[in-house]
Amino acid sequence: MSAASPTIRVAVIGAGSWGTALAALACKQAGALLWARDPALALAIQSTRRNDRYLPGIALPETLEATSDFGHALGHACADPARGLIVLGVPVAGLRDTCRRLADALRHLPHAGLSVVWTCKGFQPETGELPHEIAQAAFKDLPAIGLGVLSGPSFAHEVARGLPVALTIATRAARTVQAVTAALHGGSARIYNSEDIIGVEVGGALKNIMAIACGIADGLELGTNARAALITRGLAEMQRLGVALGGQAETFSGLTGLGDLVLTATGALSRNRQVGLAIGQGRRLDDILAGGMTAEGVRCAQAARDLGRRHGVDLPITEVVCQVLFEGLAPQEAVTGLLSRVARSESPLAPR
Ligand SMILES: NC(=O)C1=CN([C@@H]2O[C@H](COP(=O)(O)OP(=O)(O)OC[C@H]3O[C@@H](n4cnc5c(N)ncnc54)[C@H](O)[C@@H]3O)[C@@H](O)[C@H]2O)C=CC1
Ligand SMILES: O=C(CO)COP(=O)(O)O
Repeated sequence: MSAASPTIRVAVIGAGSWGTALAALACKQAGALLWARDPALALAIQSTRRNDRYLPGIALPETLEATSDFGHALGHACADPARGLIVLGVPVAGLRDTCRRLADALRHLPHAGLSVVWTCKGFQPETGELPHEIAQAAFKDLPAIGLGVLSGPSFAHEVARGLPVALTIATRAARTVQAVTAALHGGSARIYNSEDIIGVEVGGALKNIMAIACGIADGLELGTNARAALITRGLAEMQRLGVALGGQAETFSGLTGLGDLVLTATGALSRNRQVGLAIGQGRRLDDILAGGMTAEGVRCAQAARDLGRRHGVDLPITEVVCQVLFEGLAPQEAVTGLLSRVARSESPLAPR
């Protein structure tokens, strides 16, 4: 597929760290407009080409445009909707409202052939819904719009600095693969595609919980053997739940499974790992999150545990992460509990 298409028109909704980084990536080969809900932030990005609130110290491309006018951002993508791409850079907590607002506005704009992709990683805490269930419900009467999830191992700070990255777009819509590839593939980014939306989303959600577990182990200074064991058995857990929910086992060996798990469980930039590290070092969860840090693994761990129970899937690491985060289990006791479980087959899909 051709790497660059100067006519792709990208609107990124949400000027947090990931939305801003993706807009910076897109504007190298597409027309990209970044929407911030805070007018002061939009103005600052537009005038300084920096987003010091979310990506301090990083110079953004001169061609990046920002606005706080929602209609203006959508109009940018819908001016030629068959070449339009809307990227949602909001967390799971904001996905339903954002999708509904978007769908309401798009009904009144030309949108045939438009693509909308979300980038959040997690489950909806109260319902256990995956992001695609939320998006599909919001766009159910707009079938001319292609929907997909963009995921993979990608720290926003590295992407915004132009460092190499590989991502996966999972969708059933060929035009959405084309739009995302035309907007992002080439230069520093490689875009792969997949049809396994469920597998991609479950990988993105569960790897955050595993990163918290690895952070806890590293905070307790349990060593690199323990970290390797947690990553490997964490991957088995991700695959078990993913397959039970309808995903494909092989997806978990890819970028959005193993790739993102390794990055997040070991990379110093991971906020989920940082939460785990701080817990392992004896800090309280409320204090760690007091600054408003986005750590999706904390927000969705209980929903993941509930889903596992509902589907009869054994999720021992998720279980102890919930107990440590929300039920006062001491991290050291959690480790003892994990180690004292009965011996079992290593196969990820073996029955309990
Ligand atoms: N930062 C990263 O390296 C990456 C993050 N992600 C995912 O992207 C999503 C967003 O994360 P970040 O950009 O890192 O978070 P962030 O905390 O840097 O920014 C969040 C953005 O969403 C907006 N927002 C928050 N709650 C909202 C709501 N209820 N309604 C509308 N907008 C809302 C905020 O104003 C802000 O612009 C998360 O699900 C995260 O897992 C995915 C890949 C990489
Ligand atoms: O999803 C991410 C990397 O792919 C970002 O991880 P954190 O949310 O833990 O920072």
